[in-house]
Amino acid sequence: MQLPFRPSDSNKFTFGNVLNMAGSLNYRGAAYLSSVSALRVGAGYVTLAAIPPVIESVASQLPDAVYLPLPQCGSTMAKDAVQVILNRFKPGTVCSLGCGISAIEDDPHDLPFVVHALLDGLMKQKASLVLDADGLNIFATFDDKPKLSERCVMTPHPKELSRLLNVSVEEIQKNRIDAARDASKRFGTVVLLKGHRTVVANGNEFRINDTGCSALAKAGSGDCLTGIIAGLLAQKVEPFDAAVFGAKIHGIAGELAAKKLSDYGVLASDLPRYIAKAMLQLQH
Ligand SMILES: NC(=O)C1=CN([C@@H]2O[C@H](COP(=O)(O)OP(=O)(O)OC[C@H]3O[C@@H](n4cnc5c(N)ncnc54)[C@H](OP(=O)(O)O)[C@@H]3O)[C@@H](O)[C@H]2O)[C@@H](O)CC1
Ligand SMILES: Nc1ncnc2c1ncn2[C@@H]1O[C@H](COP(=O)(O)OP(=O)(O)O)[C@@H](O)[C@H]1O
Repeated sequence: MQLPFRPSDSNKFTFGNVLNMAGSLNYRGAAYLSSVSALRVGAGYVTLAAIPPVIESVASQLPDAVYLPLPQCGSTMAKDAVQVILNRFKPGTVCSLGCGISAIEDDPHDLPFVVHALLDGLMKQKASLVLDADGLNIFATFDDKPKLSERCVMTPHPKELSRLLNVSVEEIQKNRIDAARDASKRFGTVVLLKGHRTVVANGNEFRINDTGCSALAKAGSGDCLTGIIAGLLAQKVEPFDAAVFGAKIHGIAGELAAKKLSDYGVLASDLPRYIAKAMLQLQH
């Protein structure tokens, strides 16, 4: 697989625009990790759409992103966030939705409304989208699921896929390829089933990733993967290839980080630097 081409006669918009909808009061790191990873894999412009306390935290660590403050309800986005986001969306913008958007238990929140309306609105505009974490968990609860497209990549871990398919984690793990394939057919998207030997499937084909190590088994590492895939989509890599290549880059970053810091000591927040090193390795 080829790295996205970087012409000399380029500017930041040559390498795409990511609109990352992420974070909540309790999960601010997820917003940081997904945004910085999209930049490190080569996206030209990343906007984090999040509630103000998340932006305050992330902006102090990441001056490289652009910020879109969203109306807040309890610990996460309010209904009015939908219009703010859809107003910002332009054709060609790549979206990612779900990293750390969770509401705190018993917190009054509008999140199911927000997720449904965003998916409807973004699909109408033919957006490319990575759907992860609570984006997936909330999508799983809808009786009237918004229709997704082949430009979407869903990135469940086994438990998230069990919620989507309504089968046990054990059943999924027994036959990971069929589970990923079933989900991709059912939802009409690319599906990336996380874990050791990540599986990527679309309706017709599948790939098994052979990079990565136990250093990646640390909270927040999946948020980095979401950012990587969004960043590749922004650079015009096709969705299936972005998922396959994204898993490979994520795995190489984990391996390179483990060589320096050990399988034990790698943090998810170490990965973005090693994503850059993985790109360097793949470039040669
Ligand atoms: N720094 C931050 O801001 C971070 C923010 N994050 C954000 O937090 C949000 C919630 O994420 P989370 O990690 O709290 O819950 P989640 O992964 O759904 O686990 C819930 C239960 O699912 C299961 N389960 C999980 N993995 C499994 C597997 N591979 N295979 C099988 N089962 C598995 C396991 O259930 P058990 O097996 O214990 O019954 C577990 O207890 C999400 O939006 C995310 O983006 C995180 O990325 C962390 C860093
Ligand atoms: N033992 C492992 N070997 C290879 N990759 C792993 C391993 N454990 C976890 N990963 C990868 O790390 C990421 C974890 O994502 P996820 O489960 O969503 O965690 P989080 O929500 O905390 O970010 C996935 O990409 C998964 O494939």
